[in-house]
Amino acid sequence: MPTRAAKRKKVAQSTPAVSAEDDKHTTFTNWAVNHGVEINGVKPASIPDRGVGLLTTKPVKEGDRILFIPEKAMFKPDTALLRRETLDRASPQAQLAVSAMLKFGAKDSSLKLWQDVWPTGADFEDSMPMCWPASTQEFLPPPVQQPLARQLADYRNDWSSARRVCAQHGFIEREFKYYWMIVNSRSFHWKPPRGKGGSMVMCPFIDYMNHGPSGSGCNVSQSPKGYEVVADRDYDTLHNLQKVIHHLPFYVPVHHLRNPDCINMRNDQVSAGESSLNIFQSSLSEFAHADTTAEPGEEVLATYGAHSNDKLLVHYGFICSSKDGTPSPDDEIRLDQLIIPILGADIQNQLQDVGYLGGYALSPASNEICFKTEVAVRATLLTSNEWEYFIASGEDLSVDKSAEVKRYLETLFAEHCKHVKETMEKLRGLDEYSGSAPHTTLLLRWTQVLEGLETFINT
Ligand SMILES: C[S@@+](CC[C@H](N)C(=O)[O-])C[C@H]1O[C@@H](n2cnc3c(N)ncnc32)[C@H](O)[C@@H]1O
Repeated sequence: MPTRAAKRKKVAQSTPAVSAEDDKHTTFTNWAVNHGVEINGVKPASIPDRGVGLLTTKPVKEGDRILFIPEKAMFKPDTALLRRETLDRASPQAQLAVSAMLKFGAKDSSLKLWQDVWPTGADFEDSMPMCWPASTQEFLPPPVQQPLARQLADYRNDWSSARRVCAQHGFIEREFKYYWMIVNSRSFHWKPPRGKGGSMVMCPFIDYMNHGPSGSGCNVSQSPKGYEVVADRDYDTLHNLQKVIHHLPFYVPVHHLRNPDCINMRNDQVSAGESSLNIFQSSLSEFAHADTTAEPGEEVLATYGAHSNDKLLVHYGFICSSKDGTPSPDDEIRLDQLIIPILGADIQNQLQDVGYLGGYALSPASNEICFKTEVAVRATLLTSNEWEYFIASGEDLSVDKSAEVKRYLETLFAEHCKHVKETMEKLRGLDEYSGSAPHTTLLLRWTQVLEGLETFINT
């Protein structure tokens, strides 16, 4: 019987099977390069729970240009067609969606190989709350309901602008909606260097990049000739892993890194240094999930904006979560629905007058409430003089009221935690509950809300 090592060698020597999935990404990559896209040290790969993303294929240094997309490779709204179809006054999103639908959706479209690497309609049905049935949408936390209603209103407007041209060209609403969501999640703003106004465009290859919270993304910017992505830091997985290994109470030779068995073996032996081991294992599992034909790589991310998870969920259909549960620095738990109803009409008017009615939030990363919340709660606790002094200076007039404000909110949050737990129980008890993607996302978001509130109460 061949030894394990021999088996491994044999596997390594055989030609790696190229899946249809790899194939379409290779075809699209070649197309992009032929259209002037410059790709330096990254390639598309499946990333668990994120669809496809970009992984490094070699060490990349901070400041290296990873991608460059020339203007000529971008997909732009078809202005002639839009004028002809009297759609030139429709929203920029509707204009780009109609242009994309007619071009990408044409029977023998030359852009089919780009569309082949996009998510499918079924992916959107799972991830985008705007596609969920009303009975599932009901379980969205209240702060998500408002932006969702706005998004649905925008979509309905765009559909009413586009329906005539869709019918003329033989497209149905489901198809328009697909391209509308593609544009929603994969477009950029392009301002021609000497031209008139800008427009929404799609940029091949950059649209592979997944989102990371503030401070974790590459620098994506417009240059006169196109869009470029520049590395925000050094990406050198082996080097980074070696740094971690040096902090471990044992040593794993680097040539064993790709062999998950060696980690299991070491895991049994090691009782100390657990957190280093966890970091090491999660890095290793990233290797294991990455395209096995690629060199081990790190994912390069872009920051779509300093968005809370509520906003990311409505707009992009995902929420940020880390393996160890550390909250995203951009996330916030909106408190309007808890605080506004308990303020009397007078206090609401006073807050309105000074511009502090609504927009209340708790940051789960810093475990702090925002200044607006400080002001709103003090409006119920202080005299007018004390309150106005606090608004002007950010400090309490005589005695520090921070502890009182905290106690006030703790009572409010404790009550709300009961409601959150009931909602989560209901969600788990639904007949159709099956651990489906929407249910999993909802439970994750409610869990984040609960943990944020409980941390505030308990610290
Ligand atoms: C510009 S595309 C990025 C490429 C995409 N992952 C794909 O498979 O084609 C944006 C979409 O990627 C997914 N995405 C981006 N960042 C993510 C993240 N941090 N976690 C989970 N999904 C993410 C969301 O579905 C989002 O709408």
